[in-house]
Amino acid sequence: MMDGPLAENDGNAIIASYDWSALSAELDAYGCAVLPNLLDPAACRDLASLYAQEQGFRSRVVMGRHGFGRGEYKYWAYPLPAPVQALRSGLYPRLAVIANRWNQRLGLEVRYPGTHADFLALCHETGQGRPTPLLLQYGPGDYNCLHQDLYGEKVFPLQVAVLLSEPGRDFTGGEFVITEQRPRLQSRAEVVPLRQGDAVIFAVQHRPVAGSRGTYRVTLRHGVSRVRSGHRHTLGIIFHDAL
Ligand SMILES: O=C(O)CCC(=O)C(=O)O
Ligand SMILES: [Fe+2]
Repeated sequence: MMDGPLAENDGNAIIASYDWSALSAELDAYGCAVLPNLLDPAACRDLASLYAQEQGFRSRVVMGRHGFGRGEYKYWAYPLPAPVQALRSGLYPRLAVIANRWNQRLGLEVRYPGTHADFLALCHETGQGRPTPLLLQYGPGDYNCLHQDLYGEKVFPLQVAVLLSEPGRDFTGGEFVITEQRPRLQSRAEVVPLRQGDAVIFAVQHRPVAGSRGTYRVTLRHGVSRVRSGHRHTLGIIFHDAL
């Protein structure tokens, strides 16, 4: 459907060009990390423009109808657009290394396979067969309540969101926000500054934190603050499929 700048191989080269040990350290320390310029402006525009099409999506969600916030999103159908498929399968192996290390630190037995195809096969075996990558669209006054993207018992613990619009030009407000709830302590918020094409990697639900008495687990949620003006589009890449 789209063979633009991010065909499968180019995607892998871009992904390989990041300093993954620095990104891993950042994810360990903060639960989120930014990949600057993952998509170029043309790829961002192409993907955002797909929102207006009927074709290629399996469902549309109007957030206000469910108490999720205000704004809307659409889940892609399989086969995913080429750039989305390339990012999902290309980012997964890097993130699986981190996810496995986190599970080891948390004393969890689950380990994630090295390829996304193998992980999806496990999802599909448990009935989680519907694609979860999504395109979100916000207008003035829209926002996304703090949430976790869980779609069944199979959960891949990291996910990615790519900002497709340019802050200050296409929209104002609409900051990406993460909160971290520590056991018996007050929550910590993190606002992630993103430019068009930047991606944020973040923990879906939990992550390990080193404390004075060993490793403990914090609970994360993410959302988007109110868009003050203009329009904002995001590509969401979730690695587990949905029931
Ligand atoms: O629009 C955003 O930046 C956040 C979207 C989101 O909730 C997600 O990608 O899971
Ligand atoms: Fe989300």
